[in-house]
Amino acid sequence: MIELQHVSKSFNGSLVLDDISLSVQKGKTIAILGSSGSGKTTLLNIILGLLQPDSGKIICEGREITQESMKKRAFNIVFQDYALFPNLSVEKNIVYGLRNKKGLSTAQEVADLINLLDLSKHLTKSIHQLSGGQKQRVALARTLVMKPKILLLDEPLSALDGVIKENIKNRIKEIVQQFQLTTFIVTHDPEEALTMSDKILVLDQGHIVQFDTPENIIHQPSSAFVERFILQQLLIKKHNIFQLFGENDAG
Ligand SMILES: Nc1ncnc2c1ncn2[C@@H]1O[C@H](COP(=O)(O)OP(=O)(O)OP(=O)(O)O)[C@@H](O)[C@H]1O
Repeated sequence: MIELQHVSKSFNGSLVLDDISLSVQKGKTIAILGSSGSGKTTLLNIILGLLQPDSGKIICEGREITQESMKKRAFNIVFQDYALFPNLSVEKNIVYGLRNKKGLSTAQEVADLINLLDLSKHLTKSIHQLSGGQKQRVALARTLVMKPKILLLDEPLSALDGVIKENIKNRIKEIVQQFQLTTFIVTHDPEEALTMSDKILVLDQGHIVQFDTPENIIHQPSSAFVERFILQQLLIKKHNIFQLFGENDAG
């Protein structure tokens, strides 16, 4: 279990995260949802250990880790731009983190991951020869070979659309389940949050406005903000699709 207790963070005197407290059970997926500038990436970076909170504590499996370095925490992040090494092949990118940690994942485990993410036929390619979705899968494979205790994903699907997006969504869900990974996914897309997570943390200007299951967020939004931010975006999407087919979406 990972727990945040009263975590706050300011930049240049302005409060970006205000008294964030939450706890997450092992193996659960949490979507961090909010509009641009609401503090999502800052929260992710604090969990990762890339940023220190000004106040508050982070507890992981009963131990306080607030001051612990990013390396010691051994959580792992897939950045929005994937941060792959352009001069290395797909295969070398995937095993890069293992060079100083031999035995962390066996050759068989690496091969299984490559299969699971359907990357076998791309192993010798260089990064610039890949599509967005393929890069995303390489970034995921590279992260997962390190067997992170916690998986952090920053807008993992933002560069993808249509069928590829659904495909990657399903793969992420499959892997998270198979490895029982505690996962935080940053997104500003309500649909992504609702379909990928066990619980959604809705942030507005650094405050938690609701931390609840997708079902409760839909049926019992805690405030007008949640209703506006989530339900209206979904209704607009639905309306646009119905209009496209010349149908009435009333009811
Ligand atoms: N290193 C920094 N120095 C100063 N201000 C920062 C820094 N990082 C973030 N901020 C500010 O903190 C606020 C929250 O930023 P953050 O990146 O966490 O938001 P976000 O919800 O992830 O936004 P987006 O969806 O646009 O990525 C913003 O107002 C941003 O300008």
